[in-house]
Amino acid sequence: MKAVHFGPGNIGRGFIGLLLSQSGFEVTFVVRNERQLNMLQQKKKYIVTLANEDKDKKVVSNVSAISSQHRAEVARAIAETDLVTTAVGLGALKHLAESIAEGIELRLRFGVRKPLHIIACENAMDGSSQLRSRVMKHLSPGSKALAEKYVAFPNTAVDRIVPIQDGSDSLQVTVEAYYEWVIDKSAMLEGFPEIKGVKYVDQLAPYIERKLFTVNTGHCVAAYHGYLEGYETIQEAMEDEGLKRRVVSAMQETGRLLTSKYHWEKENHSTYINRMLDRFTNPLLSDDIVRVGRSPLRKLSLNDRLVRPALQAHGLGFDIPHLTSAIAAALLFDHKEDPEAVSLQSELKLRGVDEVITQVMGIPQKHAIHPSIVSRYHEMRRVYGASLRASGS
Ligand SMILES: NC(=O)c1ccc[n+]([C@@H]2O[C@H](COP(=O)([O-])OP(=O)(O)OC[C@H]3O[C@@H](n4cnc5c(N)ncnc54)[C@H](O)[C@@H]3O)[C@@H](O)[C@H]2O)c1
Ligand SMILES: O=P(O)(O)OC[C@@H](O)[C@@H](O)[C@H](O)[C@H](O)CO
Repeated sequence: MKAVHFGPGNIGRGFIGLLLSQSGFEVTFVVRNERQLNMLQQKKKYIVTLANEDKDKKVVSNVSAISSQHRAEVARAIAETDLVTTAVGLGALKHLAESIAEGIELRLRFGVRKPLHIIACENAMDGSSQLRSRVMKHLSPGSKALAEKYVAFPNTAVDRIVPIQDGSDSLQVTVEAYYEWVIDKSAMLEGFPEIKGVKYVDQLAPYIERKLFTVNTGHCVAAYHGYLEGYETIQEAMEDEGLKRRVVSAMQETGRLLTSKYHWEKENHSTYINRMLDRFTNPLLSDDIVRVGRSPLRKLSLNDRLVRPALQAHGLGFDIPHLTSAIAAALLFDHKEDPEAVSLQSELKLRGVDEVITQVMGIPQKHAIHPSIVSRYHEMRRVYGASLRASGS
């Protein structure tokens, strides 16, 4: 069994590559970073360390690597593989589409008619579907018809906290012990080789929403408030009892939405929230606030972890003061090394907060939560104004 994985970054090596290799897949990484490419090509293996008491180590061996610039080689690998996975960041999927389409074209030209599954392991409601629409645009009409039959793009939810790594070995990766990988079985073709440790479900929505609107909502609430308070890591921020309460309250607001929408037992969901909080406070990991808050434009978009649950909860008549506060805090994320934060701050200066809320979040001015966000934003600017780190806005 073969797998081609785009992006041997933290989650690519520390989660997807590891589980695929443990299931007997020969993994070929498609690599953009030259140093990582050379190291993977030389060593053909790397180590994953679990952030548990024993610091258990797993060796991922039998891996190979090709440069993302060598398009012919990438196409050949896709032509011969059973599975393609990605973990490059949602915004980078557009850069992979043409390469993947070339691989599908070549595969079909070689007469390969076995199923190919393409799974975008990004934090989004429908990462694989988004990739599918981009890939399909690059296929010829004949290949498109065949791809409908032989190529599937099941959506997925991937959960494992993998912080930015330090140390001299750029392949070694330390990950939390916890993980959950769920794939939408209803979008899969027959004969898919099973990945050990993956949960296959008929309906992904409850799983992906539970993950995105609990783990990722809570995580970014900690990051955006933590950033304003001057903390460097999520672990540090979560030691601040007042901040932790804001995180828990935001997770309770999304929890009220989820339990009502999916008719879950409230107690089970509270247990889930508490388990997630333990992950954020894991003393064996150190996770940078600016990693968790990265790409605020994506995180503030209509279908992501803040705005989507806020709108849905509001639609059901629930109060969402902590979600609106977190959205306002996200608007103040001005980390100058984050291109989206820089662009967000310049949009705010140029167009003003009303226009940004309308354009970036898709929340029109007449919507009831729009003025709540605006007033929380102005209030927070007054409170944190002097300490805002980069924009001086
Ligand atoms: N780190 C986590 O805790 C975590 C957990 C679950 C999901 N995710 C998701 O996984 C994805 C990756 O996150 P990460 O934390 O591993 O980030 P990362 O920056 O460590 O890894 C991204 C990798 O993608 C590579 N890349 C980018 N564009 C590429 C291209 N065009 N071709 C080939 N490679 C390319 C980068 O070089 C890098 O190696 C994101 O969508 C993230 O939301 C991350
Ligand atoms: O990767 P992002 O930018 O979508 O979100 C940052 C973190 O919340 C995220 O990477 C989590 O660590 C991860 O989703 C846990 O499974």
